[in-house]
Formats: sequence, C-alpha cells, structure tokens
Amino acid sequence: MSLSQYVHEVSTKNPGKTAYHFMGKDTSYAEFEGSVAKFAAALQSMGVEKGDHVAFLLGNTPHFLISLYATMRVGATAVPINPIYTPDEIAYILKDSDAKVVIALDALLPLVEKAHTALPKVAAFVICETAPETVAKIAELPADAKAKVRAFSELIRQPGSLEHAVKVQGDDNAVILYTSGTTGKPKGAMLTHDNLYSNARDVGAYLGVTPEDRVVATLPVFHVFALTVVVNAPLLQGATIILVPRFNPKEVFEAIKSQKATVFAGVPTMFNFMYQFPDAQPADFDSVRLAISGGSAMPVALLHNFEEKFNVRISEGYGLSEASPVTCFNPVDRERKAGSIGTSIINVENKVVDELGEEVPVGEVGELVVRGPNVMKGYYKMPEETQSALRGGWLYTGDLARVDEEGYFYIVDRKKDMIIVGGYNVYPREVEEVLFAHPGVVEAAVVGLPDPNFGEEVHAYVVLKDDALTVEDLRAYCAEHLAKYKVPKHFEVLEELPKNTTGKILRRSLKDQALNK
Ligand SMILES: Nc1ncnc2c1ncn2[C@@H]1O[C@H](COP(=O)(O)OP(=O)(O)OP(=O)(O)O)[C@@H](O)[C@H]1O
Repeated sequence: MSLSQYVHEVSTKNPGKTAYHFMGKDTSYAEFEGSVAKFAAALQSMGVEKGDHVAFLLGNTPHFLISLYATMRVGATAVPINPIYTPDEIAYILKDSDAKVVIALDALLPLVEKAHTALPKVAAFVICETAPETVAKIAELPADAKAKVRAFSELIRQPGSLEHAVKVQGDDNAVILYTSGTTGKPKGAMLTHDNLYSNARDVGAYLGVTPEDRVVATLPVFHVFALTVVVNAPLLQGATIILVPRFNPKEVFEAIKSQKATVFAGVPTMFNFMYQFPDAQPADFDSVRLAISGGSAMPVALLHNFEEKFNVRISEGYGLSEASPVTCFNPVDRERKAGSIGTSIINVENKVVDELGEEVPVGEVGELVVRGPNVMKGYYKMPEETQSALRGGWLYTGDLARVDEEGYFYIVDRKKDMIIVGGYNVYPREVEEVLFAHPGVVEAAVVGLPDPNFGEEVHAYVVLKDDALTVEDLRAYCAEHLAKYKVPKHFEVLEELPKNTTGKILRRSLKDQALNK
C-alpha cells in the first residue's frame, strides 16, 4: 500500500484536525487531502504514470507536502532536491534521475527557463508561486518555455478525480533521495513505500508521537531526516506539523511559543545557534516535551548546556538516507546516554562488524551495519555502489561505531574521516568534543592533512566567542586533555565553518580548501 494511502486513512478519521500550520494559517487534514487529490489528478493530466519520476525543488512550504503525497498517490517516485544547490548540481540530479515533471519554487524560474531545452525528457515544469509577480513572469516567458510551464495554483483549482486508478504496492519506489555528496558524487537511494512507512511508523512509536503533538519542521524537508521525523511520522499519527520555512533561532523560538510546539527536531548546529542566541530565555522551550537531535554528532558539552539552559531533554538518534533514515534513537521512556545514538529502534537491527563482516565484541570499534524494513532497495542506476553498500542482507553504513553492554551504540566517526598520525588512529570527533567543551569555542571541526613525517597531521578549525582566547591557550588546553599525537598541530580561527543546507559541518570542504592553498 502507498504511504499516501495510510495518510488518507488518517485524514478520513480526523478530517477537522490541523495537518499543518504555515504562515499564520492552519490547514486541516480534510483540506490537505483535498489538495493532494487535486494535484494527483493534475499530475496524471500532465502524463505522469506509475513509475515515472517527479523532481521537487522545494523548501518547507505546503507545496512540498501536497506534491509529495500526490506523487505517491499516482504511483510515481518523488525526487526531492535541495533548491539551493548550484545550477550544475541541480542539472546533474535532474538528468540522472530521468525526471518527467519538475515542481519548483518560483525563485527558480530563471533556471527553468534555461533547463527546458537542456532537459528534453522533462515534459512539464510546475511553478509554485510564493511571490505575487510570478504569474506575470510566467506570462512573459518565451513561447517554447511557456508551453511547458504550469502554475501550481491553477492546477490545484481543477477538479480532483484521477483519470484512472493506480494500484501502488509496498515495494514500489516512493522516493529517490540523492545523498548530499559530502563523501563523493551524489547517489540516489531508492526508498520504497514500505521503507518510508515502516520507518515513520516505528520512529513515531519509539518516540511516542501522538495526535496531540505539534512538531516543528524547520529542518529542510527535502532531506531524509526531516522527511521521516517531522513530515511522515507526524502525519501518520494525525499530529500537526508547524512549517518554518527557514532556520533562524528567532523565528524558531517564536514558532515554538506561538504554536505551543511539543516536539523540536534539529541537527546539532541548530541547537548550537539556539543555545548561543543572545535573546534566548529558559522559558522559550516550555511547551516542548521532546527535543530530537540527528544528522551528525551532538557534542556532549552542547547537549548538557542546552538541556540545562532550556530544561528540556534531548534524544539523539542516528540514521542515513539509505535507511529511511533512522536506525537508532535514545529512548524517551528509559535511560538516555549522552554521546550515544541510543538503542536499535523497533524492527531494526544494528551491529558492529570487523573487516570480514564478523560481529566484534562489546566495546570494540568496527563498522556499523544495519538490517530492517527501512533499508533501501539500492542506488538508482548504480549496481556496483549498491553491491558494495548492501552485503549479505546488511547495509554497510561507512560509520565506525561501538556498542555497550546495554545495547547503546556510539558513533566514533565516519570511516573516511579517520586520521592516521604516525600509525596511530585519531578520530576527529574525539578532538572536536574536547574543543567544544571549552567555553570560548563556538564551533569546531577537525581534519587530517598530509604531513611528510607522520603521514597525516591533525588540523583544527575553530570559531571563537571573542579574542580573549588565543591559539596558544587552545593548544595548551588540548595538550591537557588529549594524547600528544591527537593534539592539533595547526589551528585556524574562522568567522564561521562551512555547512550544507541541513546544517552539517563540511569537513571535506575545509580539507579541500587547505589542500588547494
Ligand atoms: N547522531 C549522529 N552521530 C554521528 N553521525 C551521524 C549521526 N546521525 C547521522 N550521522 C552521519 O550522517 C550520515 C548520514 O547522512 P546522510 O544520509 O544525510 O548523508 P549525507 O551526509 O547527506 O551525504 P553523504 O553520505 O554523501 O556524506 C551518517 O552516515 C553519519 O555519518
């Protein structure tokens, strides 16, 4: 059954309940369902059939929710793309994914104008109007481009019955998610309806999401973390999504307060910005019963500081696009362990293995592998990469981890980011944790750079609170807390660290910049 069908059933039971709140307006499940039905019919009228690919260049607006559920309803596969990728990155994914229809924010109209000739396979571009002048701009397009462009608002006004019914199976593809490429060329993970449904259901149950919950969606919805945790899981439970188009601490605090949000999910960088925000008050999180961190490692010092300041409990989880994404979470009804990603969620198995795929003893470091109904079918058009990621029924995550006696997992670091200094392994995360614990450090990232004597050396990039702290102080502080070979040889003070749109710190671009200097 399609994920869209499950949400249709939720809507039938709770038609008057608010599905989402956006820019001061509540939309009920019945209204949402009506828009989905109309847009599904519009997709069919544009020739979208079962198995076709529909690409989205959308942010956190209702257009995304309606487009996603309508695409799934007609048995097509959604390809959400980060709308602020460069034109080249967008063109790569549109081409690679064989998109038949592209749904884009009006800000991307100039790109669409260029793309319509470069992408002959795309039959139609749907433009979502967020600015009043968009309709006029569409009217001014050259005739050949205009012929392919449709306005979202017009399509949604048309009658909402499908031209023909579509039978969607659980193992049909629901989405293709391109990984952000922080570790290489983007790969399109194919996730089925069963993959997405099982993960949204199991995460919702594990975190105890109820229809009473009001979940802040400020994580970008085109990313898998948001897709499952702040979109699909709340909708499956009949909860309310509070759409916050762009992350900004002030707007998020306001949304939490005015909308009485009960669940907040973010990447560690967001928690850090909120913690550092000068006007933040302890009462700002009063309505929140659960704060969720994921996407990258939550520094333990930040976790404690944030919890203390806002009197809220943070539950850290872990996942990756290839697993829909969640595999582990800190439980909400049992002990939460700082620095850990928690235990395996319902129906998902995690284990730590050695190079030969054999499980390692408790406490030993190895690669984290995952098995469960959430694990992808494979990468789109990449059989070799699929074979190397999916081996013997397990998904190899590329992350190094260890597990304790109570089944709590700890991410040590990404396998590819490990630094080898004169034969000794240094995990950047360990050094970053130490830097983060210094009250004068706002952000930190650590990478390995080539060194003629030791093979590699540890380099640290830091953002400091003020000039009171010097690099010499930091070096001395690190020497107190780390073995000599782990102490960064070089420190560089930056205004800010490079991040992707999700907020993950991009160690690779720091490394590339240093290597190209
Ligand atoms: N709680 C966590 N602690 C540490 N790392 C985490 C955590 N949650 C997620 N990650 C990291 O994020 C990765 C998954 O992220 P995602 O699927 O978004 O890929 P990406 O970072 O966007 O792209 P790419 O795989 O190309 O780098 C995990 O493999 C892991 O390295």
